[in-house]
Amino acid sequence: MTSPRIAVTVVSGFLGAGKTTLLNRMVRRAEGSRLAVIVNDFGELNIDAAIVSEVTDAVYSLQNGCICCTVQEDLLAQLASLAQLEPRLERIVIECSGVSDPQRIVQTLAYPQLRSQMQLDMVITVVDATRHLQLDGEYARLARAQVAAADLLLLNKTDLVDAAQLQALRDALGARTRVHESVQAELPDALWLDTDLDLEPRAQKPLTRVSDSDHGEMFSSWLWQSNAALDVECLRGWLRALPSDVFRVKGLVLLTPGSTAHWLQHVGTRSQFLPALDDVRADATRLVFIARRGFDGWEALGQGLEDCTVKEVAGV
Ligand SMILES: Nc1nc2c(ncn2[C@@H]2O[C@H](COP(=O)(O)OP(=O)(O)OP(=O)(O)O)[C@@H](O)[C@H]2O)c(=O)[nH]1
Repeated sequence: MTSPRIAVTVVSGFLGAGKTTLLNRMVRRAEGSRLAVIVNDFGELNIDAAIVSEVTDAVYSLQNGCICCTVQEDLLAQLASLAQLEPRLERIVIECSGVSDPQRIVQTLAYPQLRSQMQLDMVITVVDATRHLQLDGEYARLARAQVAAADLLLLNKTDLVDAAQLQALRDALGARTRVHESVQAELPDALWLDTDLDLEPRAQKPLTRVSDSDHGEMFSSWLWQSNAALDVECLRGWLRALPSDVFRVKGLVLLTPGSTAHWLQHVGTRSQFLPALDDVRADATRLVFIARRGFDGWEALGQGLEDCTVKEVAGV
């Protein structure tokens, strides 16, 4: 008897839309089932893998590139090896980096060596209700490509917009696809675990041309590291003054007093600090930045961060 094919769910969406928040929920909901997740961060560190590994061990990371461009071969190899695991996996969830076009991942799943082993269940695109309509140029085109590839759109962060803004977003997105509104990427199980959903055939979904180059080239990324702890109020002020060309900041930061480790998440004008679990390796601050192509303000940003560092006496 042949084994059933592994269901694959692809989670897509622009930088900071709420993909990792959704992934964490999925992992918790699927507890007890054979589920593995693949996460792809565009920057030099795979922050998402570290965050998701706080809730599951079955995390595989593809790093330092866009999953649909430079690391596509790695994705193929990773999927082929997951297909061999015994007992057989029931589901794989792939979280694309915020710079990826999920349609290219869908194409990867159609490769002959994978087709007999796994089957695309659905592409879920998470849309940041606060920022989707503010994107411009090639960034707006990329966000539209992510929407166009979706079987289900999750309109997330609805707690941060009013009814008129939400309606404007719905009008702009059109009504072609199933849409669900969410706060903190709350998604009913029936919408992603029920594999008998009547989905639009994939072949009818257009491939959108976003850019002639690889998506990674639309963005520049930068890593800042320090062994010193940072003063949180100084850091908050620095974040408030970030140029709008910086789309995303995330990573682990040591804060005074006591050099306690926190996850910093910054999207647009909003920042969040969450204490990291004790077993997260936290011997230094490591922050990844993603900005528009050609952004050249890194030196000034680095100086601002240096100015927030505090040399703490060990053990204090
Ligand atoms: N207010 C609010 N914040 C949210 C919501 N969903 C997610 N966030 C916050 O938005 C930030 C980014 O969320 P992530 O889940 O990391 O976003 P992401 O799409 O994985 O980000 P990248 O992988 O960097 O592209 C975090 O600080 C989340 O806590 C929401 O519905 N409302």
